[in-house]
Amino acid sequence: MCIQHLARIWVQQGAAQLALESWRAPQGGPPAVMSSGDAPSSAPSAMWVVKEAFSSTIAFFKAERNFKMRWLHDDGFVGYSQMSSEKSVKVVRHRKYNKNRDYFVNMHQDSGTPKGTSLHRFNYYPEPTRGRESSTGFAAHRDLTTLTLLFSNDSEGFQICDPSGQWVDVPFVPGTILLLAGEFLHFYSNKRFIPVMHKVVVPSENHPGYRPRCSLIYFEYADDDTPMWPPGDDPASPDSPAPPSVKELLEKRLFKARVEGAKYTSS
Ligand SMILES: O=C(O)CCC(=O)C(=O)O
Ligand SMILES: [Fe+2]
Repeated sequence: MCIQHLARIWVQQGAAQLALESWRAPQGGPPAVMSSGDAPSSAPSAMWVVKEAFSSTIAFFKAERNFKMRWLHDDGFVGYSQMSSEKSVKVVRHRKYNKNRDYFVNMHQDSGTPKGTSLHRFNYYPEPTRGRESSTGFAAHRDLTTLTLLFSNDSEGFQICDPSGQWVDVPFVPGTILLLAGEFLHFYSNKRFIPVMHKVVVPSENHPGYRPRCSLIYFEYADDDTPMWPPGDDPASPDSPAPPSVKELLEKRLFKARVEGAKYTSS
């Protein structure tokens, strides 16, 4: 069975809505890709506004206990709530560890702390494509994460590759967050969850209703030293040496993206 896991969370009220409002504020365009973590400048800048939005989002996940979830492909994955505070990645049932629920949670101890790699990113795709139908805004990839939470404004362009290999648009639905399964989840769920291949297409300026895309993304990674897959489960070869750690593989991907001059940073 090949199901790519993409879910949508319906946000009720709270800071996440605030974040959605805040990120409409920047004018003139922050860099196309940025990460949080810099010190704020003396005057509030567009970047600072965006970072405020990130904080609001994190606060939301720490505080909110009642957001609704509905899975587009429902096979019983309970999901994720209060993610940084209680590190509650519930459910993942690896065949070797299914008797110990804490096993998976324990691999996310650094999440939400300065030591952790989990990060927010604000992506902004300001320029419409001129003279062509559309162009690539973010190249096709899968996230290395456990889970990725994707907020966006009311814009088109986010696409996932369905199991038959067709790219399909994921429509914007107000007040929702998309939840994507990442590669780490794939390996540690005994390959039950298929990481979603996704990309962003920037439509042409003539596209009806064109609006520049802004997305606010939370990438939840397992702790840096965690093996990317359970030792002995190497996807390429069962005989290969120890799996890379989450950090090693992430750095390798980032390096590759830079070397290739790709328009994206691998997540
Ligand atoms: O900006 C988006 O909507 C998606 C970007 C993305 O897939 C990523 O940053 O990993
Ligand atoms: Fe991504």
